[in-house]
Amino acid sequence: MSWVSCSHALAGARRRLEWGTVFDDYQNPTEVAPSQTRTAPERLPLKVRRLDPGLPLPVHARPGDAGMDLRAREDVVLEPGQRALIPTGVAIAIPEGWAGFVNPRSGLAAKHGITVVNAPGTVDAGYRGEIKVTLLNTDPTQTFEIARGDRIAQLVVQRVAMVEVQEVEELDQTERGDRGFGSSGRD
Ligand SMILES: O=c1ccn([C@H]2C[C@H](O)[C@@H](COP(=O)(O)OP(=O)(O)OP(=O)(O)O)O2)c(=O)[nH]1
Repeated sequence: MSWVSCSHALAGARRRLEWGTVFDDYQNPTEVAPSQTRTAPERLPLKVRRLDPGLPLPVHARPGDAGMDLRAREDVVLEPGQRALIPTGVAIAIPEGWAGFVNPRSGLAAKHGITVVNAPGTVDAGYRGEIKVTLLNTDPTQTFEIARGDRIAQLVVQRVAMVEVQEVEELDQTERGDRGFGSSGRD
């Protein structure tokens, strides 16, 4: 290798180190700015049982999406202010140390006022029943119709700590202390 090609190779290697590398679709390397540097995401195998084979599996629609869409197993009509417990046709086995969180979809919320009453609904690692979504129509006038197969919410799977509670007489001092509930003002 000549000195010129050697110095080019070194410069390229240094640039790659400085700029970091991400993987589009986890396969094609793409250079990005340092502020965007990240490593490939942790992969978590998740066993899913389809209780309704006519509905697709919940999957991340695009690389980088946090949630997997949950679909309605039944047609439902939500009158203004009405809520319903909607079956999704899937049961899952989340590994211990993780949990699923049923979150609203922002498009349904912004356009139609549709939210999840208990957002985020918590799906425990030990739960093997059908995942259900408690959807609420917050719109004061518009009825919202859900058809079987519609995407109604999204499931985000996250790590959770198994906490060991230790009772104490005093807690350590912090800058915030017991101030909360708007104590820092509005702006
Ligand atoms: O939006 C949700 C929330 C919960 N669940 C399922 C999974 C979860 O593991 C189980 C119990 O949920 P949670 O602990 O929130 O219910 P609870 O009202 O405290 O009932 P339980 O006494 O059964 O724990 O119900 C859903 O399918 N969707």
